[in-house]
Parts: sequence; C-alpha cells; structure tokens
Amino acid sequence: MSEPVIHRYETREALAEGLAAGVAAVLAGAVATEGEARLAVSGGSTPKRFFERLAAAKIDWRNVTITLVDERWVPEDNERSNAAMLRRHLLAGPAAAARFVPFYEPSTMPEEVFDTLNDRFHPIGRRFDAVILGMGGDGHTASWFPHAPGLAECLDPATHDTIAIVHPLGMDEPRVTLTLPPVVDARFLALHIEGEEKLATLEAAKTGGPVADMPVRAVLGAARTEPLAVFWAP
Ligand SMILES: O=C1O[C@H](COP(=O)(O)O)[C@@H](O)[C@H](O)[C@H]1O
Repeated sequence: MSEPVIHRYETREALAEGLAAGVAAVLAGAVATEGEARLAVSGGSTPKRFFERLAAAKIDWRNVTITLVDERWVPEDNERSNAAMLRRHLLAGPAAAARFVPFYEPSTMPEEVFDTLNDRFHPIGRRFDAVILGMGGDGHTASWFPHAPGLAECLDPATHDTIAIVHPLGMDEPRVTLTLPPVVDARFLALHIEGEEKLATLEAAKTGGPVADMPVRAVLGAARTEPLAVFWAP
C-alpha cells in the first residue's frame, strides 16, 4: 500500500479552487499533447463546488470527454441522479461544450443493458487523464459498497470489463460503476473528501483490513507510479 498524499485546505471553497485548478491543468495538458482529454468524476453531494469552479476553466472543452465514476440506476428526472447533478453543476458555462457520456439507459434493471454500457465505456475507460473519487462514511468509493453483490466483479484487477453492476445491501436502487482497472490506471487519481468524519474513515481504511469491509482500500492498495492524491477540507 503506497501512502496517499493529503492536500489539506482550510475551507471547502479553497479546496474546490485548488482541485479544479489541478484537474484543469491535467485536461489542458492532455488536449495539448494528445488532442483530447478524458475525465471521470463522482456523484453525490461533495463535488458540486468543485464542479462549478472546474466548469469555468478556460480550456478547449470541445475536446474533453466527461463521464461519471458511478451512477444510481434512476432516470435523470430523479433527484438522486448523479448525471442530473453533473449537468447542473459541471456542464454549464464553458464546460457545456464537453462531450458527456452517461450510464443510465431506460430499463428496469441495468443487467438488461450491460453489454451496451460496457461497449460504450470501453473506448473511453482506458485510459482516463483524471479520475476524481468520492467516499462514503462506510468506506465505499465509486459504487463499490461493502460486501455488496457485484463487489468482487468491480474489484477484480484482471477484469476486462470497464463497468460493473452492484446491488448495495439494504438499498433498492442498483448501481452501475467503473471497475477497478480504469480507475487506478488514471494518469491523475484523486480522492475528494470533506469533514472530520470522512478523514477518520480514510484513516481507518489505511490501517488495513479486508477490502470488502472498506472498498476504498482497493484504491489505497493499488500499485501506481503516482500516489493517490487526497483533497480534504474540514
Ligand atoms: O452515492 C454516492 O456516494 C459517494 C459519496 O457521496 P457524498 O454525497 O458523500 O459526497 C459518491 O462518491 C458516489 O459517486 C455516489 O454515487
């Protein structure tokens, strides 16, 4: 397990500014050298401020592809949709010119459209210029929930699938998520967390133990040239 580098900010605003500046530099660099850039971001509530700062970055968004790290299996008119949150906070202003690749397809269960989604994500999933993860208080990241049916498929380092389906215990909604390889193969990999409680969760994950108890350990334990960058503010 390589030690993550923790970037501590005094405020959530300063964190959003700092993370957005870093991600914008990575994307601009990829556009300049390769003609295009690929970014995967998390959903939930934490990234909103960061999205709004990033959306204003002066880069050639027409050559940037953005997708989610994971999605709740709900249509975009549902308030729990990560895609809807991303459209509101990131695909606004200059960043509206980016190409967005969503997970959700109308169907009752994601299993019905797994092949379509896997084919959709395969070309962009290897390899991302930047992946920004979030984390829940239970140690889940992406939609890798502790002991969830589907977790083993998510975390298989040898899988050729870019996405996996998860059925988190105690939740009605299925999830669709990137698998471990496209996440840990990202050029720039960051974990964006806020609050003392999440810092304590990260510290608990770092002490070691079963990955299925705290799936964020799969990221902490991945062999990478660059260490995981943690962006934290109280
Ligand atoms: O459900 C999810 O939760 C995590 C953490 O969300 P937050 O609201 O605590 O920031 C998020 O990273 C993930 O993308 C999302 O689907």
